[in-house]
Amino acid sequence: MYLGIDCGTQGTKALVLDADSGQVLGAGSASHTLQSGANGRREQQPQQWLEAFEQATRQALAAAGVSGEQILGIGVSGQQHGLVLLDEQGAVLRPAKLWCDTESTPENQRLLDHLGGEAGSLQRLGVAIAPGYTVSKLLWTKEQHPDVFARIAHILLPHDYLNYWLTSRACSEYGDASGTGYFNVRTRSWDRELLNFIDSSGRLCDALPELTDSDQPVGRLRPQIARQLGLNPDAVVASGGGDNMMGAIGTGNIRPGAITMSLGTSGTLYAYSDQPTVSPHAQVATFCSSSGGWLPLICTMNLTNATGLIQQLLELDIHSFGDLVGQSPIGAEGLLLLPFFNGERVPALPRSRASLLGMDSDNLTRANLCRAVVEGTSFGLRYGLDLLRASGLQSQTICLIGGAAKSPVWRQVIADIMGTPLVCPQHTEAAALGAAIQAAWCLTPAADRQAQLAELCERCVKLDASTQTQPDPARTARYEEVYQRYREQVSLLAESTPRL
Ligand SMILES: Nc1ncnc2c1ncn2[C@@H]1O[C@H](COP(=O)(O)OP(=O)(O)O)[C@@H](O)[C@H]1O
Ligand SMILES: O=C(CO)[C@@H](O)[C@H](O)COP(=O)(O)O
Repeated sequence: MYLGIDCGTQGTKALVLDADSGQVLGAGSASHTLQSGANGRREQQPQQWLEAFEQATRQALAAAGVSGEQILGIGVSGQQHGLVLLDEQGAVLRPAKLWCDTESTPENQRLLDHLGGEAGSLQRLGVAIAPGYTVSKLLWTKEQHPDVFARIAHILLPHDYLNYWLTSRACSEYGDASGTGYFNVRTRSWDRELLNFIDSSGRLCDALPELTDSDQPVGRLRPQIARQLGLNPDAVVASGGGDNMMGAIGTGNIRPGAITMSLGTSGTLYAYSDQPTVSPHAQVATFCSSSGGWLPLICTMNLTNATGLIQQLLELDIHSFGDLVGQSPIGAEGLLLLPFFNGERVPALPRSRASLLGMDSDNLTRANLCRAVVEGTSFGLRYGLDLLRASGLQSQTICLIGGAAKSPVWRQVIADIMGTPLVCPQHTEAAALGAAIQAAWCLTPAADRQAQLAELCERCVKLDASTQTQPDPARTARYEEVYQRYREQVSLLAESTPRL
């Protein structure tokens, strides 16, 4: 039995996998809260992730009817890019700034200028550093919290921190490290010079975690944590990884030809590549995968966080929200919602805010508002799909995961806007599943590592035929007109937003 954990933005998900039969035996979850500021601040207390980890794990074990003693391995997936700072004693120094934080956008721009703009960054790191990446948060901390900066002993990503809590070992694997902005995705090594540019004393380099391969264990559970969580003290903790890298494993996206799309707090879209072929489009992030290759990826910052805002405003539960979306026609009778509530990474509008266009005295209805936010957020993913395809990554179908993949109405909107058939896996919490699969992989005896992972994915990743959704050509054509309107508005916003 293997335990897979995914520490996402809105919550932690846990599941118990029987890797012999490929069955998920039980699952659990616990929510997180977000600390937000109008200046773009998005932070979370790492302590809350630990509490959610424990709660979700206990639920998953109880639902599976499995004793914690039976768990042989644990894999941890986590939201990418977040900055967790620890002191010498391993205590958290301040709340973690998250992937969706745009407060440090000016610092990102300064670092990008230092690298020679997007082209310079692509050439040097293989990725163009973008708002939300970890590196700008370090510069921000240095300038806004010099007292905290002076005490930094460990710089970790969210899933690295959870692994540290579980094992006492500070290390990082290539997939999640790719999103830091101080990691070279071609050579799979830290860019120490960039950290020394932020602080020339070398302290930041000393605080870097050790790099490890994705199929390697981090260590065994600390006895105290094993007791606290009711888990087998001999259980091995796998390297884990970023939630998108674990989602790739959890959808079997470990060889070229597949595209996974995630409808979580963020919207993401990614495809495995066996070469570090860096896209000329700066918004395509050629991160390393956690399965030995690379994972060119697009991320939009506004997805279910944006739909959640409208849902809350109209005081709807998730199902009534979906019903209302279904009652409004394509194009929401002229309402267009640009969902950039906290700026956006793709399209690159980090300083924008959301807007609602085309209101008249007839079309401002609850149903149209619900559809407009679903369409607006989905257009961001269409924008990303076009970029991914322009980078040579093709696929005839999309594997859809994440919380909102459970919604039939959203599935149809996505299939129609993308003009592509889609299907969900049986476990749409694919990042947690991928983490459990990775834990099983890490414990298989050394042999052909890629073949072993492929075998595990074949056994554990199953598609749910009932979710298969075909695009309708007439609807796709109608969406195309609305999408072009979205594109025009995005261009206007890009022109009108002042450079930092
Ligand atoms: N049945 C459902 N229909 C539509 N949306 C759903 C459903 N269940 C969950 N969601 C959406 O999924 C979101 C959480 O997605 P999730 O992938 O767990 O996010 P994260 O990993 O970023 O925390 C919820 O906020 C909700 O908007
Ligand atoms: O920033 C990115 C990817 O670059 C996000 O995809 C985060 O990894 C957060 O993921 P979710 O909480 O939406 O799963």
